[in-house]
Amino acid sequence: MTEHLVDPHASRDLKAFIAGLPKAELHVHHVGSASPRIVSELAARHPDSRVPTDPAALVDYFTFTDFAHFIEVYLSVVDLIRTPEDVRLLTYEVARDLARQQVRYAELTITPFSSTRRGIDERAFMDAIEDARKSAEAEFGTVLRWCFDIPGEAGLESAEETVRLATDDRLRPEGLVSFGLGGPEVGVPRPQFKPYFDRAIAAGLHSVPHAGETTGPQTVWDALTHLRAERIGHGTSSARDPKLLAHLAEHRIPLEVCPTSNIATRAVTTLDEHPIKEFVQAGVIVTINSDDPPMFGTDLDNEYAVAARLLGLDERGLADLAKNAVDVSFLDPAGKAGIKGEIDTYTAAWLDR
Ligand SMILES: O=C(O)c1cccc(C(=O)CC[C@H]2O[C@@H](n3cnc4c(=O)[nH]cnc43)[C@H](O)[C@@H]2O)c1
Ligand SMILES: [Zn+2]
Repeated sequence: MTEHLVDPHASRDLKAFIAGLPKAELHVHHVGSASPRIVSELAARHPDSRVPTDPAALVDYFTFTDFAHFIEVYLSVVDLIRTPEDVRLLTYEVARDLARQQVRYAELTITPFSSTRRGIDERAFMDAIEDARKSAEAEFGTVLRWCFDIPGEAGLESAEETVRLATDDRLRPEGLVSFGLGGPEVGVPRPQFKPYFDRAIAAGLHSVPHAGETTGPQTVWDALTHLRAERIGHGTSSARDPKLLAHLAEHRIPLEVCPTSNIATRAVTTLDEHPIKEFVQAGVIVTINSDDPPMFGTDLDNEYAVAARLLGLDERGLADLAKNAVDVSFLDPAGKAGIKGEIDTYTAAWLDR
């Protein structure tokens, strides 16, 4: 985890505005959101793990040389999640951290294959995440929904298991709204997953694969044409293809932008080189997300501060970004109207203070 990448350029006022701004987060991973406290607590339970038990030592442990190294570290944290209680604790604590940032709604990406293949019973896994989701909504007021994603590098076996868990009415959790594809993109072509996305979409789930994070624009095209993506995770390389940018803008297909993630995994070299401004200038809808916040030394508030700097946004611009995420989420219309009303009320009061 690189030192908290707090954007030093954001003004104190804007940071204060962001801290109180009601938000929605659409691209944030379950295990990747485990706080240093949770990770160190779980590592202490499993001395055989190579994950440090000292939160301070995690800073170096969460510093990545490249995307493959990030996945290697990510999986070492996955290995710490060994019981349904671990799953419940993690999920509830992630919701607490989201609520602290005024996140009213989040679509949390979960990789059930990675847990069931490590021996967690599938029914117990579903019960654990649903129990945490209902507790978090009751106690924090934060509404969680699930995205189940295929860890693509694990191949078609993982795709079959993931779509079975997502579409079997005896197992499918009430909070499940979307179906994704994560993990390394290099050597994992998207078209092979078409049959599994077809089954998920037929079951009423929304398609939101990662694409264009560590590979070129063709991966984004493939996600659109073969996987019928409604949103694209990252889509960073889209900036290299003007026709793709125009297509995303024309068909109002949002990019789930995770600026600090792209720096931490070396997908983008520096924040000033991040293509988010090109996306906005091309008319593409962007949402701001933290991806794996503790691993990347960031949080959603910091990602909004980064976006404010890169896009030159004031309070109204930040409020519009927050409303973008609500608009393109899979929350029900009444829920969307409620959060957008909160955003407008908060912003008006802030500007009138
Ligand atoms: O669980 C396994 O057995 C397994 C075997 C082979 C490969 C994998 C994975 O690649 C798991 C990747 C895991 O990473 C999640 N994730 C979190 N952040 C990102 C990101 O920015 N880009 C791509 N993937 C990401 C993803 O949801 C997967 O669960 C697992
Ligand atoms: Zn991601």
